Amino acid sequence: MSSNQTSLAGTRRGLLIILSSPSGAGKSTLAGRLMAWDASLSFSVSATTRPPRPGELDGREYYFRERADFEDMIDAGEMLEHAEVFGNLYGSPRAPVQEAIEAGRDVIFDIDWQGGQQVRNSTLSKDVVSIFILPPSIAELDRRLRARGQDSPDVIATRMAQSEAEISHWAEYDYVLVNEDIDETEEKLKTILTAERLHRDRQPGLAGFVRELNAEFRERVT
Ligand SMILES: Nc1nc2c(ncn2[C@@H]2O[C@H](COP(=O)(O)OP(=O)(O)O)[C@@H](O)[C@H]2O)c(=O)[nH]1
Ligand SMILES: Nc1ncnc2c1ncn2[C@@H]1O[C@H](COP(=O)(O)OP(=O)(O)O)[C@@H](O)[C@H]1O
Repeated sequence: MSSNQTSLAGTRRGLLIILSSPSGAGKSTLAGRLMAWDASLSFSVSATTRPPRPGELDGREYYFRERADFEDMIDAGEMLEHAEVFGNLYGSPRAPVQEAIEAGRDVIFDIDWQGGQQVRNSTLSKDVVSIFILPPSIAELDRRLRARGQDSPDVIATRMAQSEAEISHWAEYDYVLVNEDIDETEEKLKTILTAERLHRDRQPGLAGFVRELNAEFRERVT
C-alpha cells in the first residue's frame, strides 16, 4: 500500500446508508445481512417509544424509551432526525453517527421516508446514499408481515394501511430495489455499497496516487 492510501484511510468520512421501505418489505433482514458481510459497518440503533417485541433487546434493536424521555432527547438536540411512525416516535441519536463517520465508518440506517428526508436535508447530505426497498407485490408484503409472526392483526393492518404512503416516496431515493429474492437483493446492496465507496474514495486520494504513478513512469522512460 502506498503512503498516499494510508493517509486516505485516516481522513475519509463514513457514508450514511439509508434503507427505507414499507414495513415487512425486508429492510431489517437486509441490514442484518450487510452487517454480517462487513464488520466495519456501524448500525444506527434508533430510539423508539414502541414497546419491544419478544426477543428485542434495549440497545440492540432499539433504545426503548418513554415518550417524555424521547421528547427530552429531541429538545436537547440529541436526534439527527425523528418522526412519528404508526403512532410511535422513532429517531436516530446523533452522537454515535457523528462518531462513526468521523472515524471513517459507514453507518446503516433503517428509517422511514420522513427520516430519510431529514437526513438528506441535514449538513451530512453529501455523504448520504439512500436506498428504497419495494416488495414484489402488496399480497407478498402482507404475507411477509404475517409470516414474521411478531405483530398482532391490528398492528399488521395499520402497517399495511400505511404502506401506500411510504411507497409514494420511492422516487426520492438514489436507488430502488425490488426485494423478490433475498439473496439477489443482498448482492445488489453490496454492489451499491462497493461502488459508492469507490466513488467516495476517489476524491481525496487518487490525485496523489496518480502523481506517484507519473513519477514512476518518468523514472522508467528517462
Ligand atoms: N424516522 C425514523 N424512522 C424509523 C427509525 N427507526 C425505525 N424507523 C421506521 O419505523 C418503522 C417501524 O419500525 P418497526 O416498529 O421496527 O417495524 P418494522 O419496520 O415493521 O420492523 C419502519 O419504517 C422503520 O424504518 C428512526 O430512527 N427514524
Ligand atoms: N426476499 C424475501 N423473500 C421472502 N421473505 C422475506 C424476504 N425478505 C424478507 N423476508 C421476510 O419477511 C419478513 C419481514 O422482513 P423484515 O426484514 O422484518 O422487514 P422490515 O424490516 O422491512 O419490516 C421477515 O420474516 C423476513 O424474514
